[in-house]
Amino acid sequence: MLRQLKTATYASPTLAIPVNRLHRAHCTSRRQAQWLTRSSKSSTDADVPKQQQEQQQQQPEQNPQQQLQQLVEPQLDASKRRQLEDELRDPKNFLEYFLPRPLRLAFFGFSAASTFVAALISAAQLIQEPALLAAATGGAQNLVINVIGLLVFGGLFYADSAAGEARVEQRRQLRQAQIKSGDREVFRDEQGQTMSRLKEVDDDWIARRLERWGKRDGMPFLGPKKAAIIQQLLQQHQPQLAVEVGTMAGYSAIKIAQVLPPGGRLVSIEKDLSWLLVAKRFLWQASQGEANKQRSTPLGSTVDVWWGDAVSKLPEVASKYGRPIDFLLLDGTPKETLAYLQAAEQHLSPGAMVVADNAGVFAEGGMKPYLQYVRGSSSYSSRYIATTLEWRDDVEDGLEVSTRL
Ligand SMILES: C[S@@+](CC[C@H](N)C(=O)[O-])C[C@H]1O[C@@H](n2cnc3c(N)ncnc32)[C@H](O)[C@@H]1O
Repeated sequence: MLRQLKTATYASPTLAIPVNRLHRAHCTSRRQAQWLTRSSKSSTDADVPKQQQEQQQQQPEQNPQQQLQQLVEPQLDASKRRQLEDELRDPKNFLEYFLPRPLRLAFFGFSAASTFVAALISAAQLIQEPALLAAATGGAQNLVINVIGLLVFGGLFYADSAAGEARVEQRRQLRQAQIKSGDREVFRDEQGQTMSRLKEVDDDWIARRLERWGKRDGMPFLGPKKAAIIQQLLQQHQPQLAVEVGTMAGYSAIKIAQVLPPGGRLVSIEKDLSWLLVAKRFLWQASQGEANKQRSTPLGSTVDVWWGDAVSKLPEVASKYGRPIDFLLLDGTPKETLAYLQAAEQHLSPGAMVVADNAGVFAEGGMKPYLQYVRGSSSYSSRYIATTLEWRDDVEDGLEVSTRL
């Protein structure tokens, strides 16, 4: 299975993506899961430049968004962030576990101080008795050994304390990057000190995480712009049974599930087992947190992920749920889009909304038969919502939104 993940490629609208990046993404996520267990950890004003702290104290009426804008520095690039994530982990090697930094510094400092004193004593002896200079042992030899000891222990003390400070600074930068990305929140404690803490993992957290992954590796997730359009459509349409073709990592499933009406369900169909497993994991994570406990049904429980080819699975959905499909998102293989619609067509409710992704970039390619069909059919009223390709503001794309008449 791992080999399959490493060698498979996914043909995205813009490029072929080696799915071995998926494996890397797993690792990042595991690391982040470690953070979760530390999510109650708060950080202090040290994260916040002093000048900014003063500004905040002078303007207590600022809203959290304004505060946050003031706190963040330019966003770290992905590799720097990954490096910093690594820095957050436990001590790096056996020595660091065995002898923590404060003990090491005490040892190096004490050794440097004692060799310094010993070097002074040796030098004083030589001044008092210059004849010792010629002696084979003691005298000059003691002085040389103590000076070398001083240099070695002094050097170790300096290097270790500098490494400690660098690590503290890296953690501070990481916290600022987390504030900027929205994973960390800024608050004032009871004493009025500005603090920050990691937010709980919930659906928004996982969606942001998938967006970062998508942006970094050009993954063909819907992306925030199209997801916002679809959420708006769903809020107007209020479907009880929604279906999507193409789960991938579960990004669009999370976005859809977030706005389903009470009692609404989403069936997400994915033919690739590797992606199905990835999506199930993210959907589980997206169901955590306080916000999910407040829901009548946790987000993950409103989504059923089905494994199989959508063309054969779509006709089964309506009978399985005992009702027609109210909303259908087609985001699988572009050239199969018409086949998906035709497989579901008999099971759409009157007024059902069908949304097809990539109706812009593939308008003259794989999506052409689909677009001709919905635009030319008297069974549909169809319109095109223009936007841009996920992660690319310079590439035009759009959603074809068709209503079953
Ligand atoms: C563009 S991605 C979906 C992205 C996802 N909707 C999102 O926004 O996060 C396309 C996915 O559709 C799946 N897929 C392609 N053809 C399919 C089919 N015939 N049946 C089910 N899934 C299919 C692919 O394996 C891939 O994971």
